[in-house]
Amino acid sequence: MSDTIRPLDPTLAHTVLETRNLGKVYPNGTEAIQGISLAVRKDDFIVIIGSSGAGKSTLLRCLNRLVNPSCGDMFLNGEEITRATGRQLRRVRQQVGMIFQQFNLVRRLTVLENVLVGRLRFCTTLLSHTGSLLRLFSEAEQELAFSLLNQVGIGNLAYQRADSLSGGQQQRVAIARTLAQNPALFLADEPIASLDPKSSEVIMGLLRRIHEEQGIPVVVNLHHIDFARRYAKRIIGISAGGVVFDGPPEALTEAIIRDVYGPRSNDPTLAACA
Ligand SMILES: Nc1ncnc2c1ncn2[C@@H]1O[C@H](COP(=O)(O)OP(=O)(O)OP(=O)(O)O)[C@@H](O)[C@H]1O
Repeated sequence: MSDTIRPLDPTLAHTVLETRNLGKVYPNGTEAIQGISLAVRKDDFIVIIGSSGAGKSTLLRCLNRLVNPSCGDMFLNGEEITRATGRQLRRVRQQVGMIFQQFNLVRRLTVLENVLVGRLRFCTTLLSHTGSLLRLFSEAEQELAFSLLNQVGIGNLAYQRADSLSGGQQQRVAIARTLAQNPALFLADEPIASLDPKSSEVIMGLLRRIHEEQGIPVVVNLHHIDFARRYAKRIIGISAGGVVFDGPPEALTEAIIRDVYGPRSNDPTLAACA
């Protein structure tokens, strides 16, 4: 970090995560994001929109360091994490929880065990363990996992195998598993892209409720402008790897949508799914 770059004071600005001039160039030369400077505050529920290939996933994956940025700086609660490795990197991934389009559950485990994995998800010996996982966790941890499942409305499915659940139910398990990490920031990469409209409403409503009730900032990548408008407190529009809009849903005009999506903004599917 250069002498001139200082993180915002997180206690004053309520900034949980900050990026300065973040950029990512993949080994094949693709410049996926460039010059992204943004602050995610404690009271943010952000939806990132942009056309396919705009750089949304790359940005989100940089935020929990699943992808290593090529340039720029990142701070989590005031601590520089741009080049974190080892223990510091594991701490970043514990503090910045993430759910995905494909849920990423351990299919052969029960719902309850999947949530408990959230407590130990970076422990490789656990993932090769063959007996009942429940023995590895204290009663208090199992109670916590149950209460998280009740919170997301599927306590009754605790002992079912994860792969016997519907997509919407699996995404709820993924949310409970992420909450079990006790994250400071919750990321969701296209969490409703594989779901029907009704399940999509449930998942977006759940993320928003978790944000409101637990005070966890949330950043969601979405394709659907309609969902972005209805659930976001703040929308960030990405085009060709850069931020072209950052503001409240009310400020997202049709002209700005054209800026974000370019010629594809006339594609009716972009605003569909109501
Ligand atoms: N691992 C990779 N190696 C090389 N190029 C990549 C890699 N991942 C993404 N890209 C490229 O980086 C650019 C941004 O991709 P990214 O997946 O971040 O966009 P996106 O907005 O999330 O797209 P989508 O909505 O289709 O998921 C694209 O040109 C993509 O082809």
